[in-house]
Amino acid sequence: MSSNVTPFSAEAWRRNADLYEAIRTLPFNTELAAGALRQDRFQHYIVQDGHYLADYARALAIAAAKADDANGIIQFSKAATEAIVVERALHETYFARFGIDRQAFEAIALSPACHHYTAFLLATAYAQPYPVVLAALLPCFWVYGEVGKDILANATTPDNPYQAWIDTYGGEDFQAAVDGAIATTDRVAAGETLATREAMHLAFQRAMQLEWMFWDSAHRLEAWPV
Ligand SMILES: Cc1ncc(C[n+]2csc(CCO)c2C)c(N)n1
Repeated sequence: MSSNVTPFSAEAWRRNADLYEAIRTLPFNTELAAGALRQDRFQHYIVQDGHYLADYARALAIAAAKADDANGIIQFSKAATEAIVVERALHETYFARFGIDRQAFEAIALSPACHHYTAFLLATAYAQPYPVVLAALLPCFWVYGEVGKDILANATTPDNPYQAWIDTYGGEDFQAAVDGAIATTDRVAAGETLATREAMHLAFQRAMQLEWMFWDSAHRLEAWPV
């Protein structure tokens, strides 16, 4: 069934090539690569990312529960664990550096963009079928894999204060998780109807737009207007 159909991921990336380019060239990412990103902007990002990772882990656990085979259960429950491990590592490195303890972190509200992204992911995970859940989760892996590789290639500044972040997402371990998420999404999509594949494309695009908004919001130090 899958042999005569373009893989979902190839089609999704093609449809969103301009959006990816807009993400890759965001001031947040170019400044991060140059080691020139203002600390308050990175701090805003990393605190929001701590909140994001906790909810993303929940969405992954729901994907694990909805998986159509045992490999999927293992793949997404492992990824849920990994998201929490990364969240805790952030606390030990960057939060410690910025003097933010767990209580202070918990007291900082989700920004509008972070709230929008996590609410979208959780609503999709709870309410939508497995293929659409996978499509909503995929940009988180894939965009970070691509941006991570791009930043690693351009991060030539010695003593970049954000090197630990760059190494996490630019590394080969992370790329293996990206490849696995793409492979499962493509396998599942190949057995679906055109209508479901279009629902997957909508979810994929929305998540990708929210990735752009997440970085942009950190650069603007976004807060609630009221
Ligand atoms: C806004 C935002 N989007 C994506 C990631 C990357 N990411 C977070 S959890 C996970 C999978 C398991 O570790 C991946 C790839 C991030 N950190 N923050």
